Amino acid sequence: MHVVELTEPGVFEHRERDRPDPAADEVLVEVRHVGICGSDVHYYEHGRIGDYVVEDPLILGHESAGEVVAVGDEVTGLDAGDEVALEPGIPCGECARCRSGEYNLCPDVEFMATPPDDGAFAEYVAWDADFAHRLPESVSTRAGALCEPLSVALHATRRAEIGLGDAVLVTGAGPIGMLVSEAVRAAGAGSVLVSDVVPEKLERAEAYGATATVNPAEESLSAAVADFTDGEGVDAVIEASGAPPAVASTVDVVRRGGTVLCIGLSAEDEIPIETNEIVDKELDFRGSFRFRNTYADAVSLLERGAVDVEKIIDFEMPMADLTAAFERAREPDVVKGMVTVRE
Ligand SMILES: NC(=O)c1ccc[n+]([C@@H]2O[C@H](COP(=O)([O-])OP(=O)(O)OC[C@H]3O[C@@H](n4cnc5c(N)ncnc54)[C@H](O)[C@@H]3O)[C@@H](O)[C@H]2O)c1
Ligand SMILES: C[C@@H](O)[C@H](N)C(=O)O
Repeated sequence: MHVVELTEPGVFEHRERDRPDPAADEVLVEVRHVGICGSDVHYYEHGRIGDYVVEDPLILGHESAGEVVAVGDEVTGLDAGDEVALEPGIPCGECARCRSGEYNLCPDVEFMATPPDDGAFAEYVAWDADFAHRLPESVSTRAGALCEPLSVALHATRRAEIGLGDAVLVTGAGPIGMLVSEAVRAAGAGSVLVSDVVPEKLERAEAYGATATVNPAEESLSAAVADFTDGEGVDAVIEASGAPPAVASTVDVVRRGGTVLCIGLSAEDEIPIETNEIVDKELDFRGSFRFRNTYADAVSLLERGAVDVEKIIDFEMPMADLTAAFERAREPDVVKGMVTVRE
């Protein structure tokens, strides 16, 4: 089968590998669509993310969906011809976190496109059937691939305990922030203020249903939030930029008794935060890592039209042009690039 390997920073090589045979509990999936994530671009540019270093040729891509073409002997509930979204992390199933149900926190998870585990820029992937989620006819494999970033957004929305009518600030209008805005509205948020420092992203956020937007490089975030909430502060801030000034400002702009939920990962190891504000305002200050038990709900939201993920896609290119696709994905106003492995 045809695959694309990252062999060194900035270099993709198109190669042939043996088509995998599905194990008894696996399905063999002919890949259709793979979204390009910021972490894929980071590996492409730098060959590493923190301690995860690309030492051997690595297949990138972890936002994927395709068609089942074969099933292992023990697989029930999926058949050849079914279209599926692939949940990219396979946890060990044995550790304390897995047994508690918090399988996204499994220290031994094998996550697609995270060295040394290959991803989905390949004609075929053999994948644990429990992590292959069937797509109904009305949900395309293009949208199915985006169940992955949507899952990040759904998990964060749950962790933030967004309630009916809540006023929410989402910092960062990249794909994650855009999908968080969708997810919190689906959860019943009353109003969503989105911040970003790139004007084109704010225009997209507005078109995408943000109640209001603010560019903190041009105006005061605190003043904008005060305006937005009659001086009260937002019920929740969902931080989806990883930008130190945005992270630091979260505790200022949330209301007393509110929630700060951090998704963004920063290039900085340390970001100064006024911790007295966390105490004095009695804040819930939380992180959100990947996702658990979100795919079925992501698929259901897509099927019901409660969220729309395809509108964040800026361009679609074939896997044959993967280098060009990644170069385009690096442009600052691009939100999401989609790669077609097979139509
Ligand atoms: N916790 C998780 O499981 C998880 C999963 C996926 C992504 N992430 C992280 O979440 C963040 C968002 O992911 P993404 O793919 O949307 O990234 P992205 O880089 O595409 O988007 C980040 C956005 O933040 C904006 N930004 C920069 N400075 C800002 C500021 N001061 N205020 C407001 N916005 C600002 C950027 O212009 C950009 O539009 C990244 O840090 C990523 O590493 C975390
Ligand atoms: C969750 C996923 O999208 C993220 N890029 C990660 O590797 O953790």
